[in-house]
Amino acid sequence: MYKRQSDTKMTQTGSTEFNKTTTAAAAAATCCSSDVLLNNFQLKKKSYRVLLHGQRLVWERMQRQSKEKQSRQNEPQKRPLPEDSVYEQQLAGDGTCSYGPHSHILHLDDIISVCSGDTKHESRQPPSNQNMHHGDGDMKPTAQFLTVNYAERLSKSKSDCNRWQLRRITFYNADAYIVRQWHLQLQARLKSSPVGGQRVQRLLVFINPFGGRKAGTQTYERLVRPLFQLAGIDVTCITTQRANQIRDILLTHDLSCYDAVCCVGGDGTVAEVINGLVFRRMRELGLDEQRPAYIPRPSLPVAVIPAGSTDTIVYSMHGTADVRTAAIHVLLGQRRGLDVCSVSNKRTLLRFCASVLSYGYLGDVAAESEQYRWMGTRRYEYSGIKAFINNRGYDAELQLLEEPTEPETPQSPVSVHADSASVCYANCQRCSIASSLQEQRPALFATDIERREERQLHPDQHEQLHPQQESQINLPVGVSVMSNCELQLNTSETALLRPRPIRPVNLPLQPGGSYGSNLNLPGDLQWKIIRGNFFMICGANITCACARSPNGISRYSHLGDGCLDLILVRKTSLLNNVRFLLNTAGRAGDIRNLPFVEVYRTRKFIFRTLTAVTTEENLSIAGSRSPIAQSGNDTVSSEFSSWNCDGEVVTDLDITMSSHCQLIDVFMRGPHSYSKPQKAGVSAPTTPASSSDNVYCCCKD
Ligand SMILES: Nc1ncnc2c1ncn2[C@@H]1O[C@H](COP(=O)(O)OP(=O)(O)OP(=O)(O)O)[C@@H](O)[C@H]1O
Repeated sequence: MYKRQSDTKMTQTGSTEFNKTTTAAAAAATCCSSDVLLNNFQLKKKSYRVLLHGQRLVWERMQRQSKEKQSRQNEPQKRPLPEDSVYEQQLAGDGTCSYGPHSHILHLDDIISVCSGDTKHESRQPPSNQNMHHGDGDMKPTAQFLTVNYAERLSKSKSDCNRWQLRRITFYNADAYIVRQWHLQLQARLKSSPVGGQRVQRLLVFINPFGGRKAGTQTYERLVRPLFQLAGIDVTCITTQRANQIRDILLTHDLSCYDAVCCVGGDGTVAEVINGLVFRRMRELGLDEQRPAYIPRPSLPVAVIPAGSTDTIVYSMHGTADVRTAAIHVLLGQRRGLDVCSVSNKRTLLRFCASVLSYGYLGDVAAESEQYRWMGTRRYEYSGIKAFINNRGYDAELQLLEEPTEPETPQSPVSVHADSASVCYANCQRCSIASSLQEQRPALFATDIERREERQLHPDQHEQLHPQQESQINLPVGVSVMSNCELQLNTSETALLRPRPIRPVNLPLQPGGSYGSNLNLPGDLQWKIIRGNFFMICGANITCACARSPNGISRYSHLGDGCLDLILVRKTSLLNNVRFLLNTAGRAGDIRNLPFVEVYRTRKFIFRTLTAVTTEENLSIAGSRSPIAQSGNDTVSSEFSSWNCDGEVVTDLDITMSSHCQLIDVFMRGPHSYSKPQKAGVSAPTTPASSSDNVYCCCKD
């Protein structure tokens, strides 16, 4: 029990404390019904007034009376706020709260942990090392120091605005009861906040000691483990002994005691985790792994710590491959759904792809570079040059259903649609709409169209559907959702869920080498058939950005909108190939401006080699039947390339790639766009793009 509450002000929103500036009703509407805690603390031997208000921790320097007068005379605009109203909220016209002009504001979503101690040093120890006697029960508290560990995003420049760093601030108060009260309040609010409830407590970590510069273990021990300790996460760590071991463990072991699975490695390691979790879920549900009726969502979220050669998945998620940033996002606990693509041949599902599936140039690089792994990251440069010079173009046919783009309307702002050119940032509106629809729609909804297509293609192989499923499938998508869930979909939403027509079984093929043909179908949707000779073909699930290509090969791909970008690079001249590579490497270039590059947004595409088109029997030259294909290039003929799937080699030549909207939850907020730091004297939150400052759409050009 608390013996004293001296100097502490616990008020209800709308009480006299705040009625000076706001009406009770307005305050309740704006600030929820949360308690307010207000005390004086010392920070680096200076007096500060500290306020815990809803989901915000605010502190501001207290100024002495004499200085106050002085500054009032000299700089009237820097007038200190009067006693007791320093942090009084001022209700802005738009309903948001603002604080004093020199306040430091920290959102609880950005707090990693709170610790108290008898000394400053003790209060900075991870929770497990702390002596608990000063915080619990009825014992007399002794701790006078309170340390708040939090994350802050650095916004240095356009190219460096996504790194996060760990910061801490230690408050001192001579009254240990006040310190205890603050400690308990902060912990309670952290736990009760929506993001706080998602924070990881028990984590299964896989370390790939083989990827990248073979520094996975050191990276984890030096940079990641101390952060996990600070957040009090209980970690079980497994260092892999061989390729595909992660997948095997995830498929067979009991995972009920973990909140999340974390991998320390490159894209191949992330892909192993995703494949392991999705195939595990399919087994749990008794689905046919070769031809599943639908693709289920795994229950465990995935954390990714980069320790590979390119780390495009992590870079696309956070806008940087900084290890600490990735670890901090795990601690903060905020999750977003990440699209995952299934890759199958005509007979079976092969594997899942999280970043890019690429044929031609990048496929050759993947196949070639495996032999030179001893070179480290240099192997990509060496194999890249070799594959570039040897590339004579590959004949192929692609079939796809292009996602429609809409004209701008009041209901569908340009940022959602007309916009094959919107960038996916934190709080992305396009992905949010896809996410909310994903949550509301029936489980079978995600795959009904695919099943319909499959049944057209293979009527004999397809099993009978339940009548209820049939009715869902036969209805147009928007109508089905409205009638089942009583949703009112606006134009933006219906466009994301637009029904797609069935792929015709016997497509009338155009003479070889044509640049593309459309099959007329009802409505504004058309199956497109494209044939040609290609330098490279890419199905990009995400931007595929990395340190060498900061915008990625597919700059406008979204992390969770259920679509993929099909990039076709025609074989032209060597010079044009160089132009293409330079465009992908720089920040300024846009490959879509190149006349020999075509980009299509779709949910699915089908690839065949032209040889396979003429010889249907020869559809799979070297099929990979196992869920995760073995590395190694079995394709002997230079007429064909291989597929590069998340850095691993797949050798099948009849490939279908389908996107599954937000199939996996990952710890991320998404990259941020650069905004110039505000001028001195203007109050700005320490973490401007905190999850809860969800006040703007980041879908910008
Ligand atoms: N102990 C191990 N020994 C050998 N191979 C391993 C081991 N653990 C994992 N692997 C395999 O190593 C391969 C490469 O790993 P990873 O993709 O993480 O690194 P990378 O290729 O250097 O990085 P990136 O894919 O980002 O370029 C993966 O296919 C993975 O299955």
